[in-house]
Amino acid sequence: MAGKKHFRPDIDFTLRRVFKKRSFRDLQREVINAALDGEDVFLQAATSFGKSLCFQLPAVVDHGITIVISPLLALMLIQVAAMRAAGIKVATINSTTPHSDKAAIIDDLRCGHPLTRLLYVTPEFCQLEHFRKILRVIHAQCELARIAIDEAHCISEWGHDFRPSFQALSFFKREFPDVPMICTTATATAQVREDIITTLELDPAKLKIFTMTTNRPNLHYEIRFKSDEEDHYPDFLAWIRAAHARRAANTPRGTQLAALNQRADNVPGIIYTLFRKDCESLAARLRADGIGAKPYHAGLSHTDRADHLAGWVANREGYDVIVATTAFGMGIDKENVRFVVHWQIPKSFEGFYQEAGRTGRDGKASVCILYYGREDRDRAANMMARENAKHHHAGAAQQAQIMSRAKSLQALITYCESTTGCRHAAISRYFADANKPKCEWACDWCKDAVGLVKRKERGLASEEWCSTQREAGAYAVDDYD
Ligand SMILES: Nc1ncnc2c1ncn2[C@@H]1O[C@H](COP(=O)(O)OP(=O)(O)OP(=O)(O)O)[C@@H](O)[C@H]1O
Repeated sequence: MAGKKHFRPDIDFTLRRVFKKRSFRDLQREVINAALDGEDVFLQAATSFGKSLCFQLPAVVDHGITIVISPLLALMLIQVAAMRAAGIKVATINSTTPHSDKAAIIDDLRCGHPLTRLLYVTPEFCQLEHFRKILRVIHAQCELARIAIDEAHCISEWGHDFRPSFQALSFFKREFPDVPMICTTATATAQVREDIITTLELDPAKLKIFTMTTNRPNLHYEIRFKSDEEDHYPDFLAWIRAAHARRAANTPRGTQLAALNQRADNVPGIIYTLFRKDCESLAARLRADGIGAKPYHAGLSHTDRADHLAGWVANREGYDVIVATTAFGMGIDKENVRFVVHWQIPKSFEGFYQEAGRTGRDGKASVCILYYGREDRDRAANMMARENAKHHHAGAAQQAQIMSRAKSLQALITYCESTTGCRHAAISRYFADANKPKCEWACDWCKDAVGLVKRKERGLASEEWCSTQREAGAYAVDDYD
Protein backbone atom coordinates (compact mmCIF):
# COMPACT_ATOMS: atom_id res chain seq x y z
CA MET A 1 0.00 0.00 0.00
CA ALA A 2 1.02 3.65 -0.45
CA GLY A 3 3.94 5.00 1.52
CA LYS A 4 5.84 1.71 1.96
CA LYS A 5 9.33 3.17 1.89
CA HIS A 6 11.04 1.05 4.49
CA PHE A 7 11.24 -2.23 2.60
CA ARG A 8 13.69 -2.57 -0.30
CA PRO A 9 13.98 -6.11 -1.63
CA ASP A 10 16.87 -7.21 -3.81
CA ILE A 11 15.26 -6.70 -7.18
CA ASP A 12 18.43 -7.58 -9.11
CA PHE A 13 18.40 -11.00 -7.53
CA THR A 14 14.73 -11.55 -8.43
CA LEU A 15 15.37 -10.33 -11.96
CA ARG A 16 18.06 -12.98 -12.43
CA ARG A 17 16.60 -15.79 -10.35
CA VAL A 18 12.94 -15.62 -11.30
CA PHE A 19 12.81 -13.72 -14.58
CA LYS A 20 16.15 -15.06 -15.88
CA LYS A 21 17.27 -11.64 -17.18
CA ARG A 22 20.78 -10.40 -16.71
CA SER A 23 20.15 -6.70 -16.15
CA PHE A 24 17.45 -4.07 -16.16
CA ARG A 25 16.79 -2.07 -19.26
CA ASP A 26 17.04 1.72 -19.06
CA LEU A 27 14.62 3.07 -16.45
CA GLN A 28 12.99 -0.27 -15.57
CA ARG A 29 14.73 -0.11 -12.19
CA GLU A 30 13.40 3.41 -11.51
CA VAL A 31 9.84 2.42 -12.44
CA ILE A 32 9.98 -0.72 -10.31
CA ASN A 33 11.38 1.17 -7.33
CA ALA A 34 8.64 3.80 -7.61
CA ALA A 35 6.05 1.01 -7.66
CA LEU A 36 7.66 -0.67 -4.66
CA ASP A 37 7.67 2.67 -2.82
CA GLY A 38 3.89 2.60 -3.10
CA GLU A 39 3.64 5.36 -5.71
CA ASP A 40 1.01 5.52 -8.42
CA VAL A 41 2.87 5.09 -11.69
CA PHE A 42 2.09 5.96 -15.28
CA LEU A 43 4.47 4.27 -17.69
CA GLN A 44 4.53 5.04 -21.37
CA ALA A 45 7.29 3.34 -23.33
CA ALA A 46 7.94 1.96 -26.79
CA THR A 47 6.60 -1.39 -27.90
CA SER A 48 8.86 -4.20 -26.57
CA PHE A 49 10.38 -1.95 -23.88
CA GLY A 50 9.52 -4.52 -21.19
CA LYS A 51 6.62 -2.76 -19.50
CA SER A 52 5.13 -5.97 -18.09
CA LEU A 53 8.20 -6.62 -15.96
CA CYS A 54 7.52 -3.28 -14.23
CA PHE A 55 4.44 -4.72 -12.53
CA GLN A 56 5.35 -8.42 -12.60
CA LEU A 57 8.57 -8.06 -10.63
CA PRO A 58 7.04 -5.92 -7.84
CA ALA A 59 4.22 -8.46 -7.63
CA VAL A 60 6.73 -11.25 -7.01
CA VAL A 61 8.71 -9.47 -4.28
CA ASP A 62 5.90 -7.54 -2.62
CA HIS A 63 3.45 -8.61 0.05
CA GLY A 64 -0.08 -9.30 -1.20
CA ILE A 65 -1.71 -9.83 -4.56
CA THR A 66 -1.46 -7.72 -7.73
CA ILE A 67 -4.56 -7.49 -9.90
CA VAL A 68 -3.67 -7.08 -13.57
CA ILE A 69 -6.35 -5.74 -15.86
CA SER A 70 -5.80 -6.60 -19.46
CA PRO A 71 -8.03 -6.04 -22.50
CA LEU A 72 -7.29 -9.17 -24.52
CA LEU A 73 -7.53 -12.84 -23.80
CA ALA A 74 -4.51 -13.69 -25.96
CA LEU A 75 -2.45 -11.11 -24.15
CA MET A 76 -3.39 -12.53 -20.75
CA LEU A 77 -2.74 -16.11 -21.77
CA ILE A 78 0.71 -15.30 -23.18
CA GLN A 79 1.83 -13.50 -20.00
CA VAL A 80 0.31 -16.06 -17.66
CA ALA A 81 1.98 -18.95 -19.51
CA ALA A 82 5.38 -17.21 -19.37
CA MET A 83 5.10 -16.53 -15.65
CA ARG A 84 3.88 -20.03 -14.86
CA ALA A 85 6.90 -21.39 -16.68
CA ALA A 86 9.04 -19.24 -14.36
CA GLY A 87 7.35 -20.82 -11.34
CA ILE A 88 5.34 -17.72 -10.34
CA LYS A 89 1.97 -18.25 -8.70
CA VAL A 90 -0.22 -16.57 -11.29
CA ALA A 91 -3.86 -17.06 -12.23
CA THR A 92 -6.40 -15.72 -14.67
CA ILE A 93 -10.16 -15.64 -14.69
CA ASN A 94 -11.60 -15.18 -18.15
CA SER A 95 -14.19 -16.66 -20.48
CA THR A 96 -12.03 -19.73 -21.17
CA THR A 97 -11.19 -20.58 -17.54
CA PRO A 98 -12.68 -24.02 -16.69
CA HIS A 99 -15.28 -23.91 -13.94
CA SER A 100 -13.23 -26.01 -11.52
CA ASP A 101 -10.13 -23.79 -11.95
CA LYS A 102 -12.22 -20.69 -11.42
CA ALA A 103 -13.70 -22.10 -8.21
CA ALA A 104 -10.21 -22.90 -6.89
CA ILE A 105 -8.94 -19.39 -7.69
CA ILE A 106 -11.96 -17.75 -6.05
CA ASP A 107 -11.45 -19.93 -2.96
CA ASP A 108 -7.86 -18.77 -2.72
CA LEU A 109 -8.91 -15.11 -3.02
CA ARG A 110 -11.87 -15.33 -0.70
CA CYS A 111 -9.78 -16.31 2.30
CA GLY A 112 -8.29 -12.78 2.24
CA HIS A 113 -4.69 -14.02 2.23
CA PRO A 114 -4.30 -15.33 -1.32
CA LEU A 115 -1.31 -17.38 -2.33
CA THR A 116 -1.77 -16.08 -5.88
CA ARG A 117 0.79 -13.33 -6.60
CA LEU A 118 -0.81 -12.01 -9.78
CA LEU A 119 -4.38 -12.33 -10.98
CA TYR A 120 -5.16 -11.41 -14.61
CA VAL A 121 -8.73 -10.33 -15.27
CA THR A 122 -10.69 -8.35 -17.82
CA PRO A 123 -12.13 -4.90 -17.04
CA GLU A 124 -15.59 -6.42 -17.40
CA PHE A 125 -14.84 -8.88 -14.60
CA CYS A 126 -13.88 -5.96 -12.34
CA GLN A 127 -17.41 -4.62 -12.72
CA LEU A 128 -18.96 -7.70 -11.12
CA GLU A 129 -20.18 -7.11 -7.59
CA HIS A 130 -19.14 -10.56 -6.36
CA PHE A 131 -15.54 -9.89 -7.46
CA ARG A 132 -15.57 -6.45 -5.87
CA LYS A 133 -16.75 -8.03 -2.62
CA ILE A 134 -13.77 -10.39 -2.68
CA LEU A 135 -11.44 -7.47 -3.34
CA ARG A 136 -12.83 -5.70 -0.27
CA VAL A 137 -12.03 -8.77 1.84
CA ILE A 138 -8.46 -8.92 0.50
CA HIS A 139 -8.04 -5.19 1.07
CA ALA A 140 -9.32 -5.43 4.63
CA GLN A 141 -6.54 -7.95 5.26
CA CYS A 142 -3.97 -5.48 3.81
CA GLU A 143 -3.22 -7.99 1.05
CA LEU A 144 -4.21 -5.92 -1.99
CA ALA A 145 -0.72 -4.93 -3.13
CA ARG A 146 -1.28 -3.14 -6.39
CA ILE A 147 -3.58 -2.64 -9.40
CA ALA A 148 -1.87 -2.85 -12.79
CA ILE A 149 -3.68 -1.62 -15.87
CA ASP A 150 -2.05 -2.92 -19.03
CA GLU A 151 -2.76 -1.22 -22.36
CA ALA A 152 -4.16 1.72 -20.39
CA HIS A 153 -4.93 3.71 -23.56
CA CYS A 154 -8.13 1.59 -23.77
CA ILE A 155 -9.48 3.85 -20.99
CA SER A 156 -9.57 6.94 -23.16
CA GLU A 157 -12.24 7.83 -25.63
CA TRP A 158 -9.44 9.61 -27.47
CA GLY A 159 -7.46 6.37 -27.61
CA HIS A 160 -7.61 3.97 -30.54
CA ASP A 161 -8.82 0.88 -28.71
CA PHE A 162 -11.37 2.49 -26.41
CA ARG A 163 -13.31 0.02 -24.25
CA PRO A 164 -16.14 1.51 -22.15
CA SER A 165 -15.57 -1.10 -19.40
CA PHE A 166 -12.09 0.37 -18.83
CA GLN A 167 -13.70 3.58 -17.58
CA ALA A 168 -15.35 1.68 -14.73
CA LEU A 169 -11.84 1.04 -13.38
CA SER A 170 -12.17 4.38 -11.59
CA PHE A 171 -13.78 2.14 -8.96
CA PHE A 172 -10.34 1.14 -7.68
CA LYS A 173 -9.12 4.58 -6.57
CA ARG A 174 -12.49 5.48 -5.18
CA GLU A 175 -12.73 2.33 -3.03
CA PHE A 176 -9.09 1.67 -2.31
CA PRO A 177 -7.33 5.07 -2.41
CA ASP A 178 -4.32 3.65 -0.56
CA VAL A 179 -3.68 0.84 -3.05
CA PRO A 180 -1.09 1.90 -5.64
CA MET A 181 -1.82 1.70 -9.31
CA ILE A 182 0.46 1.24 -12.29
CA CYS A 183 -0.78 2.03 -15.79
CA THR A 184 1.21 1.00 -18.84
CA THR A 185 0.83 1.81 -22.52
CA ALA A 186 2.91 2.18 -25.66
CA THR A 187 0.52 4.44 -27.48
CA ALA A 188 -0.79 7.51 -25.73
CA THR A 189 -0.87 11.00 -27.10
CA ALA A 190 -0.70 13.84 -24.54
CA GLN A 191 -4.50 14.08 -24.63
CA VAL A 192 -4.95 10.34 -24.05
CA ARG A 193 -2.54 10.49 -21.11
CA GLU A 194 -4.51 13.32 -19.48
CA ASP A 195 -7.72 11.44 -20.05
CA ILE A 196 -6.39 8.27 -18.41
CA ILE A 197 -5.23 10.18 -15.35
CA THR A 198 -8.55 12.01 -14.96
CA THR A 199 -10.71 8.95 -15.56
CA LEU A 200 -8.85 6.81 -13.05
CA GLU A 201 -8.98 9.68 -10.56
CA LEU A 202 -5.24 9.59 -10.05
CA ASP A 203 -3.81 12.58 -8.22
CA PRO A 204 -1.44 14.29 -10.72
CA ALA A 205 0.52 15.84 -7.85
CA LYS A 206 1.40 12.41 -6.47
CA LEU A 207 1.63 10.44 -9.67
CA LYS A 208 5.04 9.36 -11.00
CA ILE A 209 4.92 9.70 -14.76
CA PHE A 210 7.55 7.93 -16.85
CA THR A 211 7.36 8.69 -20.54
CA MET A 212 10.11 7.00 -22.47
CA THR A 213 10.87 7.41 -26.09
CA THR A 214 8.53 5.74 -28.57
CA ASN A 215 11.47 5.24 -30.88
CA ARG A 216 12.42 1.76 -32.05
CA PRO A 217 15.79 2.39 -33.73
CA ASN A 218 16.20 -1.16 -35.04
CA LEU A 219 12.99 -0.98 -37.09
CA HIS A 220 13.31 0.03 -40.71
CA TYR A 221 10.15 1.82 -41.82
CA GLU A 222 9.25 1.82 -45.45
CA ILE A 223 6.20 2.80 -47.50
CA ARG A 224 5.63 0.88 -50.73
CA PHE A 225 3.22 2.58 -53.08
CA LYS A 226 0.50 0.67 -54.83
CA SER A 227 -2.63 1.16 -56.87
CA ASP A 228 -5.66 -1.00 -57.62
CA GLU A 229 -4.34 -1.33 -61.15
CA GLU A 230 -1.48 -3.49 -60.05
CA ASP A 231 -1.28 -6.58 -57.84
CA HIS A 232 1.37 -5.91 -55.18
CA TYR A 233 1.79 -9.58 -54.34
CA PRO A 234 4.73 -10.10 -56.79
CA ASP A 235 6.53 -7.17 -55.17
CA PHE A 236 6.20 -8.76 -51.75
CA LEU A 237 7.12 -12.23 -53.03
CA ALA A 238 10.28 -10.82 -54.63
CA TRP A 239 11.12 -9.05 -51.35
CA ILE A 240 10.71 -12.15 -49.19
CA ARG A 241 12.61 -14.33 -51.66
CA ALA A 242 15.47 -11.83 -51.59
CA ALA A 243 15.39 -11.98 -47.78
CA HIS A 244 15.65 -15.79 -47.95
CA ALA A 245 18.51 -15.57 -50.44
CA ARG A 246 20.40 -13.14 -48.19
CA ARG A 247 19.86 -15.46 -45.26
CA ALA A 248 21.10 -18.49 -47.24
CA ALA A 249 24.25 -16.59 -48.26
CA ASN A 250 24.97 -15.58 -44.67
CA THR A 251 26.64 -18.70 -43.31
CA PRO A 252 27.69 -17.26 -39.92
CA ARG A 253 24.08 -16.19 -39.23
CA GLY A 254 22.91 -19.70 -40.17
CA THR A 255 25.33 -21.22 -37.67
CA GLN A 256 24.20 -18.74 -35.01
CA LEU A 257 20.54 -19.65 -35.59
CA ALA A 258 21.29 -23.38 -35.54
CA ALA A 259 22.94 -22.89 -32.15
CA LEU A 260 19.69 -21.30 -30.96
CA ASN A 261 17.73 -24.28 -32.28
CA GLN A 262 16.23 -22.12 -34.99
CA ARG A 263 15.90 -22.88 -38.69
CA ALA A 264 18.24 -20.88 -40.86
CA ASP A 265 15.70 -20.81 -43.69
CA ASN A 266 12.99 -19.26 -41.51
CA VAL A 267 12.37 -15.52 -41.86
CA PRO A 268 9.45 -15.11 -39.46
CA GLY A 269 7.00 -12.32 -40.08
CA ILE A 270 3.45 -11.04 -39.91
CA ILE A 271 1.31 -9.66 -42.70
CA TYR A 272 -1.60 -7.57 -41.48
CA THR A 273 -4.68 -7.17 -43.60
CA LEU A 274 -8.05 -5.61 -42.81
CA PHE A 275 -10.08 -8.42 -44.40
CA ARG A 276 -10.53 -12.02 -43.30
CA LYS A 277 -10.85 -13.24 -46.88
CA ASP A 278 -7.38 -11.81 -47.65
CA CYS A 279 -5.91 -13.77 -44.73
CA GLU A 280 -7.01 -17.07 -46.23
CA SER A 281 -6.24 -16.30 -49.88
CA LEU A 282 -2.91 -14.58 -49.26
CA ALA A 283 -1.70 -17.37 -46.99
CA ALA A 284 -2.72 -19.95 -49.63
CA ARG A 285 -0.99 -17.98 -52.39
CA LEU A 286 2.22 -17.80 -50.35
CA ARG A 287 2.09 -21.51 -49.62
CA ALA A 288 1.67 -22.22 -53.33
CA ASP A 289 4.87 -20.22 -53.86
CA GLY A 290 6.75 -22.25 -51.27
CA ILE A 291 6.49 -19.81 -48.33
CA GLY A 292 5.14 -21.35 -45.13
CA ALA A 293 2.18 -19.13 -44.26
CA LYS A 294 -0.89 -19.53 -42.06
CA PRO A 295 -3.98 -17.35 -41.61
CA TYR A 296 -5.09 -15.96 -38.25
CA HIS A 297 -8.42 -14.21 -37.74
CA ALA A 298 -11.40 -14.26 -35.41
CA GLY A 299 -13.42 -16.41 -37.85
CA LEU A 300 -11.08 -19.42 -37.56
CA SER A 301 -11.83 -22.20 -35.12
CA HIS A 302 -10.17 -21.92 -31.74
CA THR A 303 -8.13 -25.05 -32.54
CA ASP A 304 -6.81 -23.67 -35.84
CA ARG A 305 -5.93 -20.35 -34.28
CA ALA A 306 -4.11 -22.01 -31.40
CA ASP A 307 -2.27 -24.34 -33.81
CA HIS A 308 -1.20 -21.50 -36.13
CA LEU A 309 0.01 -19.35 -33.24
CA ALA A 310 1.85 -22.21 -31.51
CA GLY A 311 3.52 -23.34 -34.76
CA TRP A 312 4.65 -19.83 -35.55
CA VAL A 313 5.95 -19.17 -32.03
CA ALA A 314 7.87 -22.48 -32.11
CA ASN A 315 9.43 -21.64 -35.53
CA ARG A 316 7.92 -24.79 -37.05
CA GLU A 317 8.33 -25.45 -40.73
CA GLY A 318 5.28 -24.25 -42.67
CA TYR A 319 4.46 -21.63 -40.04
CA ASP A 320 6.94 -18.90 -40.94
CA VAL A 321 4.51 -16.13 -41.82
CA ILE A 322 1.21 -15.32 -40.14
CA VAL A 323 -1.33 -13.51 -42.29
CA ALA A 324 -3.57 -11.84 -39.76
CA THR A 325 -6.27 -9.33 -39.08
CA THR A 326 -5.86 -7.04 -36.10
CA ALA A 327 -7.22 -9.93 -33.96
CA PHE A 328 -3.49 -10.69 -33.77
CA GLY A 329 -1.71 -7.79 -32.17
CA MET A 330 -1.21 -6.46 -28.68
CA GLY A 331 0.82 -8.76 -26.50
CA ILE A 332 2.37 -10.85 -29.27
CA ASP A 333 5.91 -11.18 -27.97
CA LYS A 334 7.99 -13.38 -30.25
CA GLU A 335 11.53 -12.17 -30.27
CA ASN A 336 12.76 -13.15 -33.76
CA VAL A 337 10.03 -11.60 -35.95
CA ARG A 338 11.97 -10.06 -38.83
CA PHE A 339 9.20 -8.21 -40.65
CA VAL A 340 5.72 -6.80 -40.34
CA VAL A 341 3.90 -5.94 -43.53
CA HIS A 342 0.68 -3.95 -43.71
CA TRP A 343 -1.12 -5.15 -46.80
CA GLN A 344 -3.10 -1.92 -46.88
CA ILE A 345 -3.29 1.21 -44.72
CA PRO A 346 -4.39 0.29 -41.17
CA LYS A 347 -7.27 2.05 -39.43
CA SER A 348 -5.23 4.23 -37.10
CA PHE A 349 -1.75 5.59 -36.44
CA GLU A 350 -1.66 3.85 -33.07
CA GLY A 351 -2.73 0.54 -34.62
CA PHE A 352 0.08 0.86 -37.15
CA TYR A 353 2.67 1.56 -34.44
CA GLN A 354 1.40 -1.29 -32.20
CA GLU A 355 1.38 -3.81 -35.03
CA ALA A 356 4.73 -2.72 -36.45
CA GLY A 357 6.03 -3.05 -32.89
CA ARG A 358 5.63 -6.85 -33.02
CA THR A 359 8.85 -7.03 -35.03
CA GLY A 360 12.49 -6.75 -33.94
CA ARG A 361 11.82 -7.44 -30.27
CA ASP A 362 15.26 -9.01 -29.95
CA GLY A 363 16.79 -5.63 -30.88
CA LYS A 364 18.02 -6.88 -34.28
CA ALA A 365 17.31 -5.06 -37.53
CA SER A 366 13.78 -5.68 -38.79
CA VAL A 367 11.57 -4.31 -41.51
CA CYS A 368 8.14 -2.64 -41.39
CA ILE A 369 6.61 -2.27 -44.83
CA LEU A 370 3.29 -0.53 -45.37
CA TYR A 371 1.67 -0.92 -48.80
CA TYR A 372 -0.13 2.34 -49.32
CA GLY A 373 -2.61 3.07 -52.09
CA ARG A 374 -4.90 6.05 -52.47
CA GLU A 375 -7.81 3.76 -53.31
CA ASP A 376 -7.29 2.02 -49.94
CA ARG A 377 -7.09 5.42 -48.29
CA ASP A 378 -10.47 6.33 -49.78
CA ARG A 379 -11.92 2.98 -48.73
CA ALA A 380 -10.72 3.59 -45.17
CA ALA A 381 -12.25 7.07 -45.17
CA ASN A 382 -15.45 5.67 -46.61
CA MET A 383 -15.64 3.02 -43.90
CA MET A 384 -15.06 5.61 -41.24
CA ALA A 385 -17.76 7.88 -42.65
CA ARG A 386 -20.21 4.95 -42.66
CA GLU A 387 -19.43 4.07 -39.07
CA ASN A 388 -19.80 7.70 -38.06
CA ALA A 389 -23.13 7.99 -39.85
CA LYS A 390 -24.41 5.13 -37.68
CA HIS A 391 -23.72 7.35 -34.68
CA HIS A 392 -25.09 10.64 -35.95
CA HIS A 393 -27.08 11.07 -32.75
CA ALA A 394 -23.99 10.30 -30.69
CA GLY A 395 -23.37 12.01 -27.38
CA ALA A 396 -20.33 14.14 -26.66
CA ALA A 397 -18.20 11.15 -25.63
CA GLN A 398 -18.86 9.25 -28.84
CA GLN A 399 -18.33 12.39 -30.89
CA ALA A 400 -14.92 12.74 -29.26
CA GLN A 401 -14.10 9.19 -30.24
CA ILE A 402 -15.23 9.71 -33.81
CA MET A 403 -13.12 12.83 -34.09
CA SER A 404 -10.03 11.21 -32.62
CA ARG A 405 -10.33 8.24 -34.99
CA ALA A 406 -10.58 10.56 -37.95
CA LYS A 407 -7.56 12.53 -36.74
CA SER A 408 -5.54 9.37 -36.27
CA LEU A 409 -6.34 8.04 -39.74
CA GLN A 410 -5.54 11.44 -41.27
CA ALA A 411 -2.19 11.50 -39.47
CA LEU A 412 -1.39 8.06 -40.87
CA ILE A 413 -2.35 9.15 -44.39
CA THR A 414 -0.06 12.18 -44.05
CA TYR A 415 2.71 9.85 -42.86
CA CYS A 416 2.25 7.59 -45.89
CA GLU A 417 2.07 10.44 -48.40
CA SER A 418 5.06 12.25 -46.94
CA THR A 419 8.28 12.34 -48.92
CA THR A 420 9.87 15.17 -46.97
CA GLY A 421 11.08 13.75 -43.68
CA CYS A 422 12.26 10.87 -41.58
CA ARG A 423 9.64 8.26 -40.64
CA HIS A 424 11.07 7.75 -37.13
CA ALA A 425 10.79 11.51 -36.52
CA ALA A 426 7.19 11.52 -37.80
CA ILE A 427 6.23 8.76 -35.35
CA SER A 428 7.89 10.59 -32.45
CA ARG A 429 6.04 13.77 -33.39
CA TYR A 430 2.70 12.00 -33.43
CA PHE A 431 3.22 10.74 -29.88
CA ALA A 432 4.57 14.14 -28.76
CA ASP A 433 7.84 12.39 -27.89
CA ALA A 434 10.38 15.10 -27.06
CA ASN A 435 13.32 12.84 -27.93
CA LYS A 436 14.80 13.37 -31.38
CA PRO A 437 15.27 9.90 -32.86
CA LYS A 438 18.48 9.07 -34.68
CA CYS A 439 17.48 7.22 -37.81
CA GLU A 440 20.82 6.05 -39.27
CA TRP A 441 19.25 5.17 -42.65
CA ALA A 442 16.53 3.11 -41.03
CA CYS A 443 13.70 4.57 -43.12
CA ASP A 444 12.98 4.97 -46.79
CA TRP A 445 13.36 8.78 -46.68
CA CYS A 446 16.71 8.83 -44.86
CA LYS A 447 17.99 6.08 -47.12
CA ASP A 448 16.99 7.54 -50.48
CA ALA A 449 14.73 10.60 -50.48
CA VAL A 450 14.99 11.10 -54.26
CA GLY A 451 14.12 7.47 -55.00
CA LEU A 452 11.17 7.72 -52.61
CA VAL A 453 9.67 10.63 -54.57
CA LYS A 454 10.08 8.71 -57.83
CA ARG A 455 8.52 5.56 -56.42
CA LYS A 456 5.57 7.57 -55.14
CA GLU A 457 5.01 9.21 -58.53
CA ARG A 458 5.19 5.86 -60.27
CA GLY A 459 3.23 3.81 -57.76
CA LEU A 460 0.15 5.80 -56.76
CA ALA A 461 -3.04 6.43 -58.65
CA SER A 462 -3.48 10.14 -59.40
CA GLU A 463 -5.70 12.25 -57.15
CA GLU A 464 -7.75 13.15 -60.21
CA TRP A 465 -8.50 9.50 -60.95
CA CYS A 466 -9.34 8.79 -57.32
CA SER A 467 -11.71 11.72 -57.15
CA THR A 468 -13.69 10.51 -60.21
CA GLN A 469 -13.80 7.03 -58.69
CA ARG A 470 -14.99 8.44 -55.37
CA GLU A 471 -17.81 10.29 -57.09
CA ALA A 472 -18.82 7.07 -58.83
CA GLY A 473 -18.99 5.34 -55.44
CA ALA A 474 -16.19 2.91 -56.35
CA TYR A 475 -14.67 2.83 -52.87
CA ALA A 476 -17.69 1.71 -50.91
CA VAL A 477 -16.67 -1.34 -48.87
CA ASP A 478 -18.37 -3.81 -46.63
CA ASP A 479 -17.22 -4.04 -43.06
CA TYR A 480 -13.62 -4.56 -42.10
CA ASP A 481 -13.00 -7.63 -39.95
N1 LIG B 1 15.53 -6.37 -18.49
C1 LIG B 1 15.25 -7.18 -19.49
N2 LIG B 1 16.22 -7.89 -20.09
C2 LIG B 1 15.95 -8.72 -21.12
N3 LIG B 1 14.71 -8.91 -21.63
C3 LIG B 1 13.70 -8.21 -21.08
C4 LIG B 1 13.91 -7.32 -19.99
N4 LIG B 1 12.71 -6.78 -19.65
C5 LIG B 1 11.80 -7.32 -20.50
N5 LIG B 1 12.38 -8.17 -21.36
C6 LIG B 1 11.75 -8.93 -22.44
O1 LIG B 1 11.32 -8.00 -23.43
C7 LIG B 1 10.18 -8.52 -24.10
C8 LIG B 1 9.12 -7.46 -24.20
O2 LIG B 1 8.56 -7.23 -22.93
P1 LIG B 1 7.01 -6.87 -22.79
O3 LIG B 1 6.18 -7.92 -23.47
O4 LIG B 1 6.76 -6.55 -21.39
O5 LIG B 1 6.98 -5.58 -23.69
P2 LIG B 1 5.99 -4.37 -23.66
O6 LIG B 1 6.76 -3.18 -23.23
O7 LIG B 1 4.74 -4.71 -22.94
O8 LIG B 1 5.73 -4.23 -25.22
P3 LIG B 1 4.37 -4.12 -26.08
O9 LIG B 1 3.77 -2.81 -25.74
O10 LIG B 1 4.94 -4.15 -27.47
O11 LIG B 1 3.55 -5.33 -25.80
C9 LIG B 1 9.73 -9.76 -23.33
O12 LIG B 1 10.14 -10.91 -24.03
C10 LIG B 1 10.48 -9.65 -22.01
O13 LIG B 1 10.77 -10.93 -21.46
